[in-house]
Amino acid sequence: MLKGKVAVVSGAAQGLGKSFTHILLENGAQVAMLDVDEAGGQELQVQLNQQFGLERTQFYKADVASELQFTDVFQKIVSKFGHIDIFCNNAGIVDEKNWEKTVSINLSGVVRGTYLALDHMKKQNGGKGGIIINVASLAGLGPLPSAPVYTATKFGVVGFTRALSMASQASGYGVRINALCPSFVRTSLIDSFNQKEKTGNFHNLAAITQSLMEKFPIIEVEQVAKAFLHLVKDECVDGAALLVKNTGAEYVIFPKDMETTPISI
Ligand SMILES: NC(=O)C1=CN([C@@H]2O[C@H](COP(=O)(O)OP(=O)(O)OC[C@H]3O[C@@H](n4cnc5c(N)ncnc54)[C@H](O)[C@@H]3O)[C@@H](O)[C@H]2O)C=CC1
Ligand SMILES: CCCCCC(=O)/C=C/C=C\C/C=C\C/C=C\CCCC(=O)O
Repeated sequence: MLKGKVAVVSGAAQGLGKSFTHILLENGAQVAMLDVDEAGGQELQVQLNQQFGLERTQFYKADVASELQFTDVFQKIVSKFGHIDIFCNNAGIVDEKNWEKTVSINLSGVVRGTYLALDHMKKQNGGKGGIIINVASLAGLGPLPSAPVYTATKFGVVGFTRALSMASQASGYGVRINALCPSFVRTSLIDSFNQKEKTGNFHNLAAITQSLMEKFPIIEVEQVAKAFLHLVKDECVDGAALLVKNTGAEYVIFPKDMETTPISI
């Protein structure tokens, strides 16, 4: 049970973020939902208030790409709930045309959210510790050719999470930091692969994405939410990347020694 725990989920108005919010509420936590989609977020809050009671959920409008908005909302959340135990950096987009925006949201937004949460949670600052979950992707472990910048941001999220987890352990912050790496999930995001305005110069590669979807069949948000909950609850897991596929969830084993091929120079 997560009774008494306070969670923050970015990109919570729909898709995976909505399913994470739901499973956290089902398990007793209070959830601050953050999203740029004000109408969607407000509507979801009304639904969740009816289902779980008032005071369990609060929606906040903020763009994770904006230092000002993210910091402001973070402070409002701490003022309302008193503390934060669980922080999920989930907001993400596919936009290969406006690739700087993709980097700002998918990578800079995750770094920003993680540092805000870490500063609040770490024991050196009087915090109680906690857990940060960064939503990467299977595309953070292997390339998605129709979305190279999206792929780069997700590799970045996995690398950042692993390095910062080691830093947290070495410094005794008391904060666990893990990455969640789903394969294709049935949300509005996967429609991007068929939209020229999202894949830009790589639109001609839609057939490759299609064949990857055959190799990694689309899964439902509820399955990813169960894996998310596992990361929240298992206090032994830190610095992990949890892959979620149609066959189940599995921790990625990163090689200790890189496999290389020597060349003569
Ligand atoms: N759907 C999929 O196949 C997979 C998705 N993911 C990742 O899961 C995360 C969630 O994606 P989905 O739920 O599928 O997408 P979605 O498009 O259904 O939901 C994303 C949510 O993030 C919000 N958002 C977008 N930009 C934002 C910003 N700048 N600030 C705050 N909120 C913002 C949107 O308004 C939306 O509510 C993303 O990081 C995505 O990369 C990872 C692997 C597979
Ligand atoms: C444009 C569609 C957006 C899809 C969102 C998303 O993040 C989905 C990713 C799903 C799969 C990623 C695709 C390919 C990964 C390639 C190889 C993985 C190999 C891993 C391994 O076994 O080494």
